[in-house]
Amino acid sequence: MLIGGHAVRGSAAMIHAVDPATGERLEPGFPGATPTDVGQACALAWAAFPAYRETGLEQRAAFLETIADEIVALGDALIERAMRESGLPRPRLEGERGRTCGQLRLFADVVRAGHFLDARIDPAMPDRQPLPRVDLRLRNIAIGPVAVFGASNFPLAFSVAGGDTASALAAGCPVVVKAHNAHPGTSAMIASAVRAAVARSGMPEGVFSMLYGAGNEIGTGLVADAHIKAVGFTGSRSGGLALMKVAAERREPIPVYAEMSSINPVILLPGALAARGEAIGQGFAAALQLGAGQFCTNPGLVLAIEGPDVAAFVKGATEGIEGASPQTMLTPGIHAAYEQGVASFAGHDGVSTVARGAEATGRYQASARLFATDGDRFLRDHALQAEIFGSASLLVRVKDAAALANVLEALEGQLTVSVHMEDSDRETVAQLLPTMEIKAGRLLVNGFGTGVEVSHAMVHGGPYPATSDGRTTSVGTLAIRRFLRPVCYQDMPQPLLPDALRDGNPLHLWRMTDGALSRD
Ligand SMILES: NC(=O)C1=CN([C@@H]2O[C@H](COP(=O)(O)OP(=O)(O)OC[C@H]3O[C@@H](n4cnc5c(N)ncnc54)[C@H](OP(=O)(O)O)[C@@H]3O)[C@@H](O)[C@H]2O)C=CC1
Ligand SMILES: O=C(O)CCC(=O)C(=O)O
Repeated sequence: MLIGGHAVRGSAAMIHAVDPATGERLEPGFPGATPTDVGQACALAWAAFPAYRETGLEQRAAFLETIADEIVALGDALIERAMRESGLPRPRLEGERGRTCGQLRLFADVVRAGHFLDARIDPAMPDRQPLPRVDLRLRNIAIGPVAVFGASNFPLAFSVAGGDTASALAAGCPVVVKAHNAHPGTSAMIASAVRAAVARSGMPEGVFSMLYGAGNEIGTGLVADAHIKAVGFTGSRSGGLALMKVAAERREPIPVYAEMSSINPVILLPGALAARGEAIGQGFAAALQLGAGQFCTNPGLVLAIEGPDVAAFVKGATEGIEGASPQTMLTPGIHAAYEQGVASFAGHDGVSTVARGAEATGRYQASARLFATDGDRFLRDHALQAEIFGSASLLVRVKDAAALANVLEALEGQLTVSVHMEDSDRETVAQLLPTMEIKAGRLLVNGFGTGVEVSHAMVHGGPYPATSDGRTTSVGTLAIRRFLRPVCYQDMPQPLLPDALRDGNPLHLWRMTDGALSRD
């Protein structure tokens, strides 16, 4: 583990990764943290907070870039270990390393630009009638130390130095990570890279810690610790809800940004089905099986208006599913949950199995499934909205556009909604669009939600249960907002103001002065 600048051997139960391709228990084991370790890491984070949140923009940006450099310097050993711990193939993990470093560097640019400070100045108007106006200046400050839960399905990009950590550090928040038990060795390597970057950049040691813990005690203790001021989480709905409860019951409740479950509806409209139904089916099958379906953006629900061309979609999807090999899932637990989910759909009255991938041969391998039902049945049974984490999807045939709108209306919150359309479908899309906006954080045309771009306009969020707070995103530069809070300075003398708000604009920021943006 890493507690501040110190590599520490835990003294609680040992955690071993399992190679899901072979079932082999991987050495070394990583002993878990005790509640005392949690307290120490959080206290160090709190001690680092005053200095870290006021680091210069250039210094903080360089720190984020140094973390990326140190991760690259880990070399191939990182990829080898992550492959063994996750069962994910090399190209996927090399891509994920690129994304992890890319998002650290993107947040460095965000820090340098300084827009996240949202500096605003309403100058005093002493002669205003009937009352004078005071001088008001606003900037965002960091919220405080953040607890980050590494996700199992992205051992690099959503884990120890993933998007939550990058955005929290960019905001000026120290981070304490609860490593995911599925990839403790990968986590140790990344933590060592962050530790080296902390030392090289001269940051306070408590700016970053990482703890192991099996069972719920360490995660719960971390969220309950009074020094922690926000939480970033990607995982199951039950895990996210449990942590939200802990956070809400604290003496000082704190925000939990949990990304939990989404089935990402894909709407197939008649014009698109007539023009290219089979190709859409093929594209769908590829998206469904990407990464063994272990993406929260996986297309778990397909809504199609009944008609002769739905068969073309089914043909393309079936070929794509039946022609694919089974894939190894991330952990024995995730594999078991998938098998249980598909068994429950397969045995469900009124649900048929349309396509099934080749039989699995490996212990933790899974084969894809496409199930089908009708709109009335789907509306009657809420259980059919449950996420099956993996390559399983449910095709819901509805009789017309009105029935389609009813099904959409009945859905829970989502990360994405995709619509496949031609010009002839435009009227239907216009009618569905307001509901799509209410239901999801990202609306796609003629695409699938997998493969999230890390950029300025990305929203990887959505109403509950997609996330615990649909006002924000966990991917893209807007993610920094989760860890900021505005402070207004009224009639504060110039020497006491932060540089971001001083007259003369010493940081050369874009600032809003009396409602107008300028760098004056
Ligand atoms: N929508 C999505 O993006 C994802 C969904 N999932 C879903 O989650 C299932 C399990 O996968 P997994 O990744 O392990 O996700 P979990 O939600 O089970 O675990 C994620 C992290 O949260 C911790 N945690 C979970 N529950 C609690 C709790 N009650 N109190 C304190 N800490 C808790 C875990 O620690 P510990 O293990 O030590 O308890 C782990 O570190 C999958 O089968 C899938 O259904 C998974 C990944 C992504
Ligand atoms: O597809 C992506 O890039 C992100 C998906 C994600 O956030 C997840 O699966 O947890």
